[in-house]
Amino acid sequence: MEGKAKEEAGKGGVIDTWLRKHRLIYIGATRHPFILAIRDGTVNYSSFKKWLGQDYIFVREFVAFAASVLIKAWKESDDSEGDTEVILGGMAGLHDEIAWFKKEASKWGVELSETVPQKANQLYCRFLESLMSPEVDYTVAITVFWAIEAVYQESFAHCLEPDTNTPPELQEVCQRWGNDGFGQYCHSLKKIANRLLEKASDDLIVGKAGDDVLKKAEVELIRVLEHEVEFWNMSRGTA
Ligand SMILES: Cc1ncc(CO)c(N)n1
Repeated sequence: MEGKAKEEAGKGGVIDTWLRKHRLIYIGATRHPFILAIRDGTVNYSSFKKWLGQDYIFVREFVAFAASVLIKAWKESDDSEGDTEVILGGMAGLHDEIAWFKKEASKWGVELSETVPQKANQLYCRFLESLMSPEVDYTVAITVFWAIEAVYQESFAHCLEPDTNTPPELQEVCQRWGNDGFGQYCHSLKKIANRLLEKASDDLIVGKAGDDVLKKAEVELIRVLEHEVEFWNMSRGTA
């Protein structure tokens, strides 16, 4: 590693550099009023139920996206780094998550079979679908994958910090994404993304095709954050 990539790795990697650069939108996605309302106990339960039904639809789409990332990892990396295991572990988590959504929906009286995706959800799912294409680079896809998981991890972990008023009946929801194991999984995804982004940055220095990949990864990362904000807005009923 050398030049720009080395510099960035020294500061914590390409991703942290981008998060500093796009800090406001990152805060917007991870400290959204919907999350802050859970955290201070003022959440409106009809918003919560709306989020639950919509997120179930999103997660089903996300499973397909995860499968596409797994295929890219298998094709594009020699897997000496164990990328496919990390992604497969994430998919096992999604399998549990779907069962959990069904259980939670029946607990809250949300009828999943009658839930229709709202506009923000449709747009987010369409965005994911566009990234499932084999033309999309593994580096771009894994950066997006990390970002989607990391927003939930950061958001819900915030509700579990000491001195918060998260209602007891929502603690389990927050645990789902806010627990340490999920945090470590996100860290593993971030390491993979940083490794590939730094490689793309090195390729740039030696005049290969890294530039597009780096630019596209940054653009799509910002799009994820925007979609996440819209998703929370939709749940709160402000979109
Ligand atoms: C909208 C949304 N973003 C991220 C996640 C994390 O998996 C999720 N379940 N839903």
